[in-house]
Amino acid sequence: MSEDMEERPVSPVRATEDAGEASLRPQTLSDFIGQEGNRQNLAIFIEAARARGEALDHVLLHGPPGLGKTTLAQIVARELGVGFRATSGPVIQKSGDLAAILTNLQPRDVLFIDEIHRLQPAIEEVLYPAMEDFQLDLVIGEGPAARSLRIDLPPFTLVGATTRSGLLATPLRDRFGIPLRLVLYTPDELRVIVARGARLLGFDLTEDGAHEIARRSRGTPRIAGRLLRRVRDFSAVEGRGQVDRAIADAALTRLEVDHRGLDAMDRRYLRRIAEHHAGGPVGVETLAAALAEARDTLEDVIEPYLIQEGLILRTSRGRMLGEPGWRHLDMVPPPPSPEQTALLAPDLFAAHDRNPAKP
Ligand SMILES: Nc1ncnc2c1ncn2[C@@H]1O[C@H](COP(=O)(O)OP(=O)(O)OP(=O)(O)O)[C@@H](O)[C@H]1O
Ligand SMILES: [Mg+2]
Repeated sequence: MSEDMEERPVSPVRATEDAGEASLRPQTLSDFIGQEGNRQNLAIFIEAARARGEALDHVLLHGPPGLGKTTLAQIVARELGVGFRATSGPVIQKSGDLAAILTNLQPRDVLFIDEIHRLQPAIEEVLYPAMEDFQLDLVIGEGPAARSLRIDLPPFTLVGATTRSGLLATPLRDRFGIPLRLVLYTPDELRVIVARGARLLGFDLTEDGAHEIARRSRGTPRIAGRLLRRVRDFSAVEGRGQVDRAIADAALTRLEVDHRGLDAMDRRYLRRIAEHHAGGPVGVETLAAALAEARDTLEDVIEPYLIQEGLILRTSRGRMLGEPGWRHLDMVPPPPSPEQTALLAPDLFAAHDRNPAKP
């Protein structure tokens, strides 16, 4: 990912300036705002596991960066009243590394593996029997002298997190009894999160000030927390006491975050489709090359919010600019081509949604 991507105030990816976000992290399920269905399901499963005195079933958290995967993993351990051990896919280099972690767990502990889609295949193999039967199969020595050794593990809960569940091997994905998909937050949920953050940071933010920050946070609590801190700094420098909508707006405008939470990069992306492809469709690879960004960055970081807001549409033939996208650019769309008309026909869309495998 390029450096300026990380410096965007509206990037959902964790940046150095987010060091302070841990202090805003909700500690319990009841403090955790949003993701209502997931939260209710988790509460029930946790309660049941506690009552039986058993380890909770393995949990897979997937969704875009900054939506609370790590936060939820920690909350699960806390609510279960068990230990929390964290590692990540790329960190585990050898099967021995994983064996050392697994054999050190206490019964019912939570083992959190972040970026689980980046585990090496050989390590995944070790994980399968560990998840399924709480057993570790180790091969000791090499060649004809090699022996295999089976070790019993304490029952534990694996919580895996990934931004890309599509990249997980099916056998791995199937071993999670509780798969939870995190979705972008609504402006109302973010407003509550922002207001709570302001209280924790001890600064006076009006209701409409919180609303202004919320609707410019791209559905992402991490961005909301970051914008909140920037607004606080701005108001401190300006010597303002209470922060209202006007002050929040001035601070965010200075950061070049527009009224919808889009920044220069997003607008460049939208304008590219408008000006070079007459609104699309255009393949994501083509866009990535033109904008000098990795395809993954477009798909994980830029597009989720633009798609949710209808600014762009993901069709079988590539990205298209949606009507709100044209409006956001203050541009009038050209008359649609036959291809565009066909792609936008509602019945085709419905068929495509029901059976995404078919073009
Ligand atoms: N539901 C929520 N309520 C309040 N704050 C939240 C919520 N979810 C996340 N946050 C805040 O957003 C920050 C980022 O969340 P978190 O680190 O859990 O995201 P993540 O999904 O693990 O991101 P990544 O994919 O980058 O690892 C947290 O430190 C916390 O301050
Ligand atoms: Mg995380």
